[in-house]
Amino acid sequence: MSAPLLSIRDLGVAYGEGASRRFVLQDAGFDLEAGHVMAIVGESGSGKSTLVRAVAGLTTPATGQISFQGVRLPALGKRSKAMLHGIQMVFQDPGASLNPRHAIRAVLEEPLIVVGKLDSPARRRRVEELMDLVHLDHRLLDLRPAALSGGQKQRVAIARALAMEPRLLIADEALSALDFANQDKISALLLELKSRLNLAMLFVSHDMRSVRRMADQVCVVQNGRIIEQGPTAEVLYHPRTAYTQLLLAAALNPAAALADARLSAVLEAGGAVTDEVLAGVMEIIRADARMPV
Ligand SMILES: Nc1ncnc2c1ncn2[C@@H]1O[C@H](COP(=O)(O)OP(=O)(O)OP(=O)(O)O)[C@@H](O)[C@H]1O
Repeated sequence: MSAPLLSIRDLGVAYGEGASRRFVLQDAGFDLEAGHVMAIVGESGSGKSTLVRAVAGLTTPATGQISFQGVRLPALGKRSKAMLHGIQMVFQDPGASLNPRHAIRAVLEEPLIVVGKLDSPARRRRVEELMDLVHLDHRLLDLRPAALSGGQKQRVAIARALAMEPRLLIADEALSALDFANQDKISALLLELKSRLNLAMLFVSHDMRSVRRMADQVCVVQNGRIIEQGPTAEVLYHPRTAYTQLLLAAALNPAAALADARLSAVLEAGGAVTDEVLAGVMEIIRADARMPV
């Protein structure tokens, strides 16, 4: 069998120096096949972004290894062009990730100039192709990002990432800043691109609805460790851990959202999610279930 597109083993990331050095990700490992979507879910501060930023080379791991297309990835500065181009990222806030002074045409042309393979007319055609891929009207090319809606801006951010012809797209909360209708449209677009371009994705999300829709696999992160992973249906419908059950419950009802907030507060205060904390949180949910409606 051929090697997976992305393979992560024993990955650990630490922040801080000396006595304040702290591992925020430990022993993380999984494989992702070409054309597959892996959702990364977990509480705020659990280490989801740290994990995907390490894959993108934006954070240097303290331990472990990341292999991409069968080759072990070095630190960012030592990555080949093919490695850099092969992994692209889309962030939460499309407004902040697009240069406000540039028209959309320049935003999309910039990565093509960096790659340096195409002359000016070919770049023009490629920019239009990229707009077609994300279903945006060519007339938007002459506008600046501020003139676009949130959904349109996120489409441009996706098109810019696709300019490098990546094999892996990392979407870190890429739907979170969008309204409900746009979340659906952009997740539909990502799914279309996945099958059209055989694109693999790491999809970081708080939203179980889009996870269910988008992901082939789910990986659950708690306190910097992957505590559960498997096919989406298995993890979402037969969660093995109380933590995953809570995450799912939090997505479904407001009392659980309260419990979710309680957990976040514990984590933000530097505490650990012990069985005792979980029991307290489950009590909030049970109490809510006993309330007359
Ligand atoms: N550059 C940094 N320096 C020090 N600590 C950091 C840094 N980046 C993240 N952390 C800490 O690492 C932990 C994991 O953060 P991370 O952003 O990966 O979590 P997350 O699950 O993506 O959270 P969210 O869902 O809120 O984005 C947190 O405790 C965070 O405060």
